[in-house]
Amino acid sequence: MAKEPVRVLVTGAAGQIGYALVPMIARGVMLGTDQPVILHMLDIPPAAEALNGVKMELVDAAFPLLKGVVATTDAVEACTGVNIAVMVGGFPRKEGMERKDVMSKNVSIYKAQASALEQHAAPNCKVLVVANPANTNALILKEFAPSIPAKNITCLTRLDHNRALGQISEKLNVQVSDVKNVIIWGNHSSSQYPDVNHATVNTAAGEKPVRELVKDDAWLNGEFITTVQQRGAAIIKARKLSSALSAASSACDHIRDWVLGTPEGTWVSMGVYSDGSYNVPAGLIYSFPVTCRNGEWTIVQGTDAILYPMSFLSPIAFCF
Ligand SMILES: NC(=O)c1ccc[n+]([C@@H]2O[C@H](COP(=O)([O-])OP(=O)(O)OC[C@H]3O[C@@H](n4cnc5c(N)ncnc54)[C@H](O)[C@@H]3O)[C@@H](O)[C@H]2O)c1
Ligand SMILES: O=C(O)C[C@H](O)C(=O)O
Repeated sequence: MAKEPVRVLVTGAAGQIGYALVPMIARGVMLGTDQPVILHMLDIPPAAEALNGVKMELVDAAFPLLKGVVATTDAVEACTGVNIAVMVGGFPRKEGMERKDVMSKNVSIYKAQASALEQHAAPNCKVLVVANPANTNALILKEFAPSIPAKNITCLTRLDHNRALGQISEKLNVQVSDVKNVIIWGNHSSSQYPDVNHATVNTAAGEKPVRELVKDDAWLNGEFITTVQQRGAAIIKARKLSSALSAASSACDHIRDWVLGTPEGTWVSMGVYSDGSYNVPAGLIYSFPVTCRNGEWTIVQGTDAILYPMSFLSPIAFCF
């Protein structure tokens, strides 16, 4: 029997991430190729015409899984009945800015949209905040939507996680799908700590630690870390626009693994509320290694056996 459609909200859907993301969702990249979807797209009135254009293109693409499209500038209409909310709406930083520099503009959006989601989304709606500063916006949403369970509010650090996998795969000249279990600790900002101390590569001789294969601690402790931390800025410098296709693809990865589960023996990085694990103050939205089963994430414990620089775990460092 055909599955019931899942309603997926994308805010900022007329923007560049939205334009990359909605066809991925409509093709089943996010929720599976047997899962029908109804897309809810929200943007602001100045972008209404562009949003309507995106809707027209979705119709023209004749996606078999796409069972309906709501395109609106009304937050209540957009949020009504949604099972998944991908919060992309907001302003990107420009070259030379840090992500915290868009905070004053973007945080107020998350205050305002929290109550629309809280009051109108489906029960147990899963929320992914993408807009920057992502951890802070997610924290604001959590504070202003207290009836949404905190475990349902997350932010995107999967892009950083995927960037780390990509750097290791390039360095070792191996398939990226053979590299796993990197960790992004902290914040989606240049203060994050990309950690390869538990990462492995699947080789003909079995799973081998990344450190053993790379044989270059200076690179792993230096250039690798700064490349991942600064990748967003490097993309902006090159494109004059911030990352979009990789952000959209990583958002699909984040939701897919959360809903459908992580593969056995694999963890991923998600910005989730801290339960005090690893001495991260409880209640903060912080990126940890997690596994997912039955639609719930669980923080992987015991990955702190190898020391990482404590500065990355200081509350000041991961707040912005
Ligand atoms: N967490 C991550 O890994 C990650 C990666 C890439 C980009 N980002 C962030 O995602 C956000 C979007 O990036 P983009 O490149 O798509 O930007 P964009 O400017 O192309 O699109 C943003 C869209 O949001 C809309 N918008 C503004 N205010 C809104 C509101 N109140 N409600 C609904 N929509 C609203 C705009 O009209 C625009 O269409 C930025 O904050 C960017 O920094 C995060
Ligand atoms: O760097 C940015 O401002 C956009 C995004 O957060 C990214 O990491 O690509």
